[in-house]
Amino acid sequence: MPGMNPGAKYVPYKPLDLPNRSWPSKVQRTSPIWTSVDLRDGNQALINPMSQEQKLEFFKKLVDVGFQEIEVAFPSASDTDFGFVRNIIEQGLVPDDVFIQVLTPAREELIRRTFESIKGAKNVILHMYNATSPLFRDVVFGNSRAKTIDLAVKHTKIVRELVDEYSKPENGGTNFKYEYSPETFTQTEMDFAVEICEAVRQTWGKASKQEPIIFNLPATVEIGPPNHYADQIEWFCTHVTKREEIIVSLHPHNDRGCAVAATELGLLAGGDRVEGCLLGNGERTGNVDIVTLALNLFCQGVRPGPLDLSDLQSVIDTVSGCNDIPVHPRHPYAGELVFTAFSGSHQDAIKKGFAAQDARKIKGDPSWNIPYLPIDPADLGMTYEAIIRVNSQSGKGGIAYLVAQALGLDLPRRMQVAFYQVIQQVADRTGKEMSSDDITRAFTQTYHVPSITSGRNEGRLALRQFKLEDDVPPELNGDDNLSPSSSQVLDPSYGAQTPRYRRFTGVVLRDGKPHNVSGKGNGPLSAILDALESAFGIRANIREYSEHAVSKPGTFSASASDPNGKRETKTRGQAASYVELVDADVEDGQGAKRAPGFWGVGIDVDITTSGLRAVVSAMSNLIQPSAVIEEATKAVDAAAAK
Ligand SMILES: CC(=O)SCCNC(=O)CCNC(=O)[C@H](O)C(C)(C)COP(=O)(O)OP(=O)(O)OC[C@H]1O[C@@H](n2cnc3c(N)ncnc32)[C@H](O)[C@@H]1OP(=O)(O)O
Ligand SMILES: CC(C)C(=O)C(=O)O
Ligand SMILES: [Mg+2]
Repeated sequence: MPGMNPGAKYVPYKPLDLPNRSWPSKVQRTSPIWTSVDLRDGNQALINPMSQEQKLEFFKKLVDVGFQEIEVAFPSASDTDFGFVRNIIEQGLVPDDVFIQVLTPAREELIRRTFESIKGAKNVILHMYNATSPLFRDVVFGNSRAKTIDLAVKHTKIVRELVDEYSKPENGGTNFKYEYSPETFTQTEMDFAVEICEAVRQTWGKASKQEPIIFNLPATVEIGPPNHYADQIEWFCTHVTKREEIIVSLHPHNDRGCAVAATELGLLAGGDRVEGCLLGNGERTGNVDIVTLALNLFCQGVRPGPLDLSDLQSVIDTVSGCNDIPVHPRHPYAGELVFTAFSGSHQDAIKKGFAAQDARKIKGDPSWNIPYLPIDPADLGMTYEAIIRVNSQSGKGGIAYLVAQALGLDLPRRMQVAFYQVIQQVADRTGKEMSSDDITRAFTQTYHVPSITSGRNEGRLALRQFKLEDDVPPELNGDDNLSPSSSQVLDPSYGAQTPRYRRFTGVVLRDGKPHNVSGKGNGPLSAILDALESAFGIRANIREYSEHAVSKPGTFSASASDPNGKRETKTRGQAASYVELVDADVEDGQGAKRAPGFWGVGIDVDITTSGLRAVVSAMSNLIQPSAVIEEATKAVDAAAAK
């Protein structure tokens, strides 16, 4: 390439002079007629064309999806294609409201064979083509313009006669439409394209508003930008006579990667109908992708006619299975990754978008407006699970979203940051993408939460039994037994001004060994902190505390031992408490520098118990910070090995 002059080799497309083109200011608000050519144009482009069984499976899916026009074969090409057409007719597999379409070249023996294939069908589109561009006239056929018209006219006459014959009740009474394609339309002089279509229409003779003739205008090879195709379509539509007796059909290929755009602009320019393939299979770079076109319309609020893509995965499975061609992970709408956000800022925006959407829904506004997601995956039968995936590019928002989805826990903002750091380190160590399950597992391990799905790491400390009793304030009984640390703690779970004290007694396991502990405080949390300090010599302060009702009942398993004799049922409402502890000695010695915090989570049907569990969970991490990442990584690795 370097040094080469492409201008000396490649001839650019010739722009049309269309000074008052109207398509650029139009907006598509209706659905075109959709025609699947998967079983013909798609099939002829496969390394191994489909077997009859595969064609049948594909045909059934096209019917399920709602196509009312299906080009089923090039019947004169092979026994497989011929036999397939016979089979679906004889087995009664073509619904009454579906037209099967069959393609034939303008060659008499092939036309006759094509008619034989459709005998007895209810509705048929007979589709004939011949190439019209100068290159094909000169090189392939050695025909002048006039001879090219003669070819089309002569064979349209044959089609006409055979249509009349096969329409007779004694011959099956088939209901026909005629479609003519000036193949290589986009490389054809526009005046000639109109001229040959006019000649075909005249020969056909029967076109009317009620029974229009179909002129299919293919970009057999995409040789120009989409605006050029639109200009050609508009030129054709405004120069052909009796436009109302014609269905203008678009048949774009994707050589320049612009087939979808070309079709969309071609529709603005006057197209009524689109021929294409599901997911864009077809000759070379493919036919235009009808899934993309239909869903582009759908998410502009336009129903794509009869097409129903609400089970997109089944469409993907059939198409990729029968064609033996995988769908690219980034294929519009259908790719495995197209609803997935890995990057932190995207995840954060999506999470906020869902929260705003929930708020809108409550007010009765169902509109979809989520950052980075132009369509609701649920409308395509997809779940939200894959939307947020976590790798080294991910941020706290996405991770918190996954925890909320999986466990119904709404982590406090600063805890999101702390857990994000855990996940980042685990992701670095394992070197892989963290699935939603991995994150749930890492979460329950790190914060010692007994989840039904991912089990529990009990932590270095575990609460076994406890009793909380009211105690008389010290100024009334002279009890100065409260330790300075716990009396300094503002117990957030208990009103600071409450004129009483709590006494906590219980059994706490440390590394599996039971210890009887007791302590006092101005609330349950400060009382247990006092007890832990007395028993193990660790002074800790609470920096942050919050709680909420768990929004996913049945997510957490019963605690190892219920201190108050209440066994949790799986579906009872549970409360989640979050505590951030700081080592009081470190905090005292830090001066202005902020001491590191250690988070813990407690879940219980009883809010006080969930707070106590959260303290024990945080304390477990505080007493051995180095174990936190190690254990989370081990849990993720162990699950991967299973
Ligand atoms: C753009 C498209 O997708 S068009 C559809 C293309 N699809 C296919 O070709 C798949 C099925 N085709 C086939 O199985 C075969 O090509 C057949 C059965 C149709 C014909 O096979 P053959 O008779 O062996 O001819 P072959 O395939 O070589 O076709 C070339 C001949 O057909 C002529 N021809 C090609 N297209 C057309 C046409 N639309 N109308 C009339 N004649 C045509 C060529 O000029 C050439 O004629 P020549 O032999 O006198 O030079
Ligand atoms: C047969 C015609 C319509 C065709 O497939 C094309 O030109 O691409
Ligand atoms: Mg084609």
